[in-house]
Amino acid sequence: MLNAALFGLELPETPTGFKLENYQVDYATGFFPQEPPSRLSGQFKLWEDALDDAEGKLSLGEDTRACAKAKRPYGENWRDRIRNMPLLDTGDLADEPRLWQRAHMVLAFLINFYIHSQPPNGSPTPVHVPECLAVPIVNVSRVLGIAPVLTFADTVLWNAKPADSQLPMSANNIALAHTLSNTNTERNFHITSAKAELRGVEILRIIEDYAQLPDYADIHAVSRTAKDLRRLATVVQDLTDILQNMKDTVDPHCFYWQVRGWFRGSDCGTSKWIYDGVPESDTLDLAGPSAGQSTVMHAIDVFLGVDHQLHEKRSPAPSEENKKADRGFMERMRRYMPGQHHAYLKDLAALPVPVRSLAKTSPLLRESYDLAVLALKKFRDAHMRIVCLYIINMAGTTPPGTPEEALERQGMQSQGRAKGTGGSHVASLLKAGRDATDRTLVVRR
Ligand code: HEM
Repeated sequence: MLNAALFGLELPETPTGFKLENYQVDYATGFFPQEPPSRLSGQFKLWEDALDDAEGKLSLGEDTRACAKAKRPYGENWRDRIRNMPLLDTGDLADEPRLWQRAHMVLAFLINFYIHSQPPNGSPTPVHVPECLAVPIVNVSRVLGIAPVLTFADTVLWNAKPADSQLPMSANNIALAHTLSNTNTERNFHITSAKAELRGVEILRIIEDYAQLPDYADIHAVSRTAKDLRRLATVVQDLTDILQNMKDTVDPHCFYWQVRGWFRGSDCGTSKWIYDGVPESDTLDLAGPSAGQSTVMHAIDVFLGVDHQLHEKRSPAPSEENKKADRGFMERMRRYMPGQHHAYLKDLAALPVPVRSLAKTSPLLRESYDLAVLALKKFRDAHMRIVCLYIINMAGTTPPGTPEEALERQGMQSQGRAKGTGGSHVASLLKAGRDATDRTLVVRR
């Protein structure tokens, strides 16, 4: 028997409460609901109808191709219809989490359709989200504990469903209910995230098993943890493969010019968003969706003890660029997760014996722990290459359409839509995350 003294650690009691089911997390589907949220009915069908009338029929406002411009009059009518919709009382939604999730998703899609189908007018004046969308999404978001804007939960967790409804959702059986751009590139982009999310469920189970260990320092527990850390490394390697394989189905040029514009939040364009009818709407969290909001990805970081905020003294010391990067990004992204999932991360961070502390003192764990950290660092290296391919490189390409159409679009791009569309901000953020992961290793090579 090993005991705490061998580790040089004071080991507190193991918690009993850290179970996935306490956080609305399913053992098979993870952060996906067991069943996809069902369509809203009654008076809320109005929102569903508006969504049906938007998909595939509206064009991205900044798209200057003739085929996109031909859709603009329809877009004007659609937005006019939205402005004239009644303000519905979300208190009338039945007390059923799936309906609230569906309401959030439908409203968030409507908001992005409403904002981004408007041709940019080149002025930095704020854009207004009508009260009939703004007020209900804020109310629904308060119940769900999530930001009142399109999030990873809307585009992936509540949007994915089994392609064959007779079979459970799996890597080979995923379809999407909704897209903004109506392109296969967008579908496959979200399906890639959904596949990673599903593969990540095994990691959630590994973490739960660790949290449930009756005695972290017992020899059997240590050898089990070592084995599980190796398993975790393999799953993270699979996530990297899923990420890299997206090159086969997600077209970079289409992604950059036809898809990404639909996702922008209030932090990216030239104009801030105002939520009409919502007091102090400038204090709301209104960034665009990102896989940086995936609770699975955060769970890996928290479990392994990656220090994104540079709170701890680790080697090698952070570079000047690391220090200047947005250290609060990952923490902020948690506000874009459903409240229960956010709570899961908070409790995970409070486990009495972080696996990194054990690995530092136990030669039995060190190698397998570092293997898991290295796998995560490789994931972040691969992710940086993906971002280079899909954003940084594409920023220098010619927009789609005839030379005249492309020129018109390029003119718009140069009017200051650059933040979040590539360049140094994103690169230094991702590099800082990769370097923080590297600093998590317990043995410096
Ligand atoms: C075309 C594919 C992708 C692009 C262009 C892309 C782009 C980005 C960008 C620009 C960020 C920086 C912050 C932000 O703006 O949200 C980010 C963050 C992040 N992305 Fe992606 N992403 C892609 C696919 C994925 C996939 C499939 C995953 C997960 C399997 C993923 C996981 C993450 C994570 C975890 C972060 C937070 C930062 C970090 O942990 O390093 N991304 N992504």
